[in-house]
Amino acid sequence: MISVDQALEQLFSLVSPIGAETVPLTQAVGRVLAADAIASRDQPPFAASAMDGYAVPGNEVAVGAEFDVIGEAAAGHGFSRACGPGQAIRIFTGAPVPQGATRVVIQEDVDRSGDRITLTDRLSGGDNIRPSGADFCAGDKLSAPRLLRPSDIALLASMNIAEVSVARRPDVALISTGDELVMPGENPGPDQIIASNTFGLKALLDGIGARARILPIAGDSRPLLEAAFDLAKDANLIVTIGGASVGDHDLVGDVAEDLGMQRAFYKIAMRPGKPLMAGRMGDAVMVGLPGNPVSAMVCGHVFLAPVIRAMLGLGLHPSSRLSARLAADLPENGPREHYMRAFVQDGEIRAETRQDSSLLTVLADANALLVRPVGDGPRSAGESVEYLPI
Ligand SMILES: Nc1nc2c(c(=O)[nH]1)N[C@H]1C(S)=C(S)[C@@H](COP(=O)(O)OP(=O)(O)OC[C@H]3O[C@@H](n4cnc5c(N)ncnc54)[C@H](O)[C@@H]3O)O[C@H]1N2
Ligand code: MOO
Repeated sequence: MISVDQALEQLFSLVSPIGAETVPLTQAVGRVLAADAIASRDQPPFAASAMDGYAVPGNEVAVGAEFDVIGEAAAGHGFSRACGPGQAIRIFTGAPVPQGATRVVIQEDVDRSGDRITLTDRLSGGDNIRPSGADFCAGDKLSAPRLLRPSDIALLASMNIAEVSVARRPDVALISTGDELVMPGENPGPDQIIASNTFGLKALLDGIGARARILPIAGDSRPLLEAAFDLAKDANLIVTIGGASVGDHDLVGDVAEDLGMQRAFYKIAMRPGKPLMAGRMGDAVMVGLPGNPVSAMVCGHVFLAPVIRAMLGLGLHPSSRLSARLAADLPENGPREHYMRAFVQDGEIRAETRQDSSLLTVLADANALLVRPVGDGPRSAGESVEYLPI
């Protein structure tokens, strides 16, 4: 059995780039920028007023100073002439500051009578002018790769960029295997249960930028599995669920290999998730997940999410971990890296009492996978441990 780290490294070595596409800005949030976005203009493109008030020559500002108001500058409508000595321009936030004016006195600091203003003794400081290019200049860039957040979208729009090049969304084919499974909403027979793993994994992978397809359930027979693999053949990542263990009906590995899958590994020192397999199938990465629902989801967080991020060009990194203090003692760990379902709150983490890998209610209650390294000794309450937020 190989370690979790070795398995992840081997998975990364199977990943190839999946290319880019151009999308309108309105569809770019959550996507990964694939090429640098470069500003073609300065923002603001002119020195702009930061306040509503009066633009004046700054060297004349003093308590009691008087100015003649000779015109107005509003956002979108500048004042075309210059501001001379003893003159003021009525100005509003966002308007270009006229030539000759070097300070905006806010209107609260001014007494106005007709077209004449007097600066009061409330005079506040600052020139209230945003210099041209204060936010960004032509040639400044947002560098790829970058997962685009709402604030990035606002910045790109401000840069006058209407469409961006983003990494294609990895096409993921999700195949549930097993005669016992029916789809949610169907009527299960007496020996049947509902396929849940494909739904949880689709939610997980779509949420980080993939486009996951739930294929029809493949029963436990070669022809049905072959048909499912055929539907999956254009995918970037093919994920099977179940049929990975040693039982007589666990056919996934054999069928995949007969169809050309070059196996990279099978079985890892991990709990849950031991019977994980992976390899290359044509141009796709193939991952065979164990069927137990919690095992499938844990493997989704630990392996599939980093593979998707790698395909998106976000680098080859394990899912990030945080630390918290143990709320209660834990016994020593065995020979497999254990991802315990746990709940973290206010910097303290508590492992759930029941850790069976079939219990989705426990997983739903958890917000963390507490990571126990291989052979980790007993741990006491208060010690720091690592976890994956989920
Ligand atoms: N003799 C041994 N038996 C088992 C071993 C072992 O080492 N020796 N490993 C156990 C471990 S650990 C796991 S995990 C499971 C993995 O088995 P499979 O990957 O072959 O999965 P299945 O047997 O097909 O299913 C296991 C369990 O999960 C349910 N299942 C499967 N697919 C789905 C789905 N899409 N949605 C919801 N539930 C699903 C299935 O009905 C089973 O109850 O093997 C142990 N056995
Ligand atoms: O590895 Mo199994 O995934 O322990 O439940």
